[in-house]
Amino acid sequence: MDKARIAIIGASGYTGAELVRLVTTHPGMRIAALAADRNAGKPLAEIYPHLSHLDLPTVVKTEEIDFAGIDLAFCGLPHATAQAVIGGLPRDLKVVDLSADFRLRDPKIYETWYGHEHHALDLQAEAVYGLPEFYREEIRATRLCAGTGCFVVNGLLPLVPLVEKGVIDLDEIVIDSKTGITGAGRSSAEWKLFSEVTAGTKAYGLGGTHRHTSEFDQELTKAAGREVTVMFTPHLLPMNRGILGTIYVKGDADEIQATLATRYADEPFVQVLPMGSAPLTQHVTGSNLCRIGVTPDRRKGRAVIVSVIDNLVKGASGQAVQCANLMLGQPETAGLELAPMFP
Ligand SMILES: NC(=O)C1=CN([C@@H]2O[C@H](COP(=O)(O)OP(=O)(O)OC[C@H]3O[C@@H](n4cnc5c(N)ncnc54)[C@H](OP(=O)(O)O)[C@@H]3O)[C@@H](O)[C@H]2O)C=CC1
Ligand SMILES: CC(=O)N[C@@H](CCC(=O)OP(=O)(O)O)C(=O)O
Repeated sequence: MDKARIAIIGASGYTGAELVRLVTTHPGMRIAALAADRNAGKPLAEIYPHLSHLDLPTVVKTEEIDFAGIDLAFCGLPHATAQAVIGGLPRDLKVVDLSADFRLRDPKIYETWYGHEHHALDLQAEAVYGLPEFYREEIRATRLCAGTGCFVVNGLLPLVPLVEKGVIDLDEIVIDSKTGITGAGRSSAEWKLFSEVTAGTKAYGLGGTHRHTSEFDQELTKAAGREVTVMFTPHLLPMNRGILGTIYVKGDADEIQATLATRYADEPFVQVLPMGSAPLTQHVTGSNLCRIGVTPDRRKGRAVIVSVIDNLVKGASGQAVQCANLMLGQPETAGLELAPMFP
C-alpha cells in the first residue's frame, strides 16, 4: 500500500519536530513537505541537528507547497495564525490542527477566552474535537480535526468517564496541573531563560483564567449534560517534557477506580494503574501513553487522581498522529507503539 503523503506546517516548532520524529518512523506515512515561517529556506537538519540523519524536504513557506500531492497536513502553528493559514488551504485537504483555534464550539466563548473574533467560522463549524477515546467515529469521518489542549487531555481522560457515569460530585472538581517548559513552544522569551525557570516553580493562570479552563468546561458540560465549571491551576516545573495533573474529586475511590478500569480496558494508550499508584511523568516520556492512578483520601468520600502524559506526544503530536490514523483509515496505533524513555 502507498504511504500517505504528509505535510507538516510549523515543522521548526517543538510539536513540528516531534511530528517529524513520529511520521518518519510511521509504517503508513511519509513526509512530502515541511513548512515554517522565519526558518523557511533552511534544511531541517540546520534547525534540528538531531534529525540530520533523515532524508527530508527543505523547509519552505506554506504557499510554496503543492497540496495536490498531499493526503494530510498537520498544522503546529501559534493560535490565530493557524486559522489564517488553514483558511488558505484546499477545502478538501485533510488537516489535523494542533492549535487552540478550532477547539471551542461556541464562537462567543472563543472570543471571550482568546480576545478576538474568530476569522474562520465556517471551518470552526466543521471541526471535530481531537480526543480519539471519546470522538473516534467523528474523527474518522472528518477532514478537519482540532487537537486538544495539552493540560486538557491530561485531565479529561480521567474525568470524562466519571462525569458521564455520575460517580463524582460535578461541582467539586479541582485540577492542579504541572507542566514542562516545552509546552510553551520554541520561540524565545525572557521568562523561558534557564536562569529564570530552573530550580524553582510557579503557578500561573490563577483564578480560572488559563485558556484551557474553557475547554475543560466545554467537554465536561457535554459529558454531564448540565453545566460543569472546574477549578484549574497550571504550574510550570523546571523539566523539558511532561504534564502531571493532580485531580481532587468527591466520590468513592473504589467506584472511581472500577469506572476508569472498565472504561479504558480496551484503550491502547490509557493505562489505569492499581489503586494507590502515583504515576511519574518520566514513566510516559516519549510515548503516547496516559497513565492514571487513583488513591482514596483519608476523608471518606474523597479521592485524588494522578494523571501523566508527555505534553509533546499524547498532549500534542502523538495524539495528532492518532487522529490522522483514524482520518486516513490506518490502524489507530500505527507509528505510536513507542515504549517510554526512562530514565
Ligand atoms: N508545545 C506543546 O506542548 C503543545 C503545543 N500545542 C499547540 O501547537 C501549536 C504549535 O506549538 P509549538 O510547536 O510548541 O510552537 P513553536 O513556537 O515551537 O512553533 C511554532 C511554529 O509555527 C511556525 N509559524 C509561525 N507562523 C507561521 C506562518 N505564518 N506560517 C507557517 N509557519 C508559521 C514557526 O515557524 P518559524 O520557527 O520558522 O517562525 C514554528 O515552526 C501551538 O498552537 C501550541 O499552542 C498544543 C499542545 C501541546
Ligand atoms: C508551559 C506553557 O506555557 N504551556 C502552555 C500550554 C500549551 C498548550 O499546549 O496549549 P495550547 O495548545 O492551547 O497552546 C500554556 O500554559 O499556555
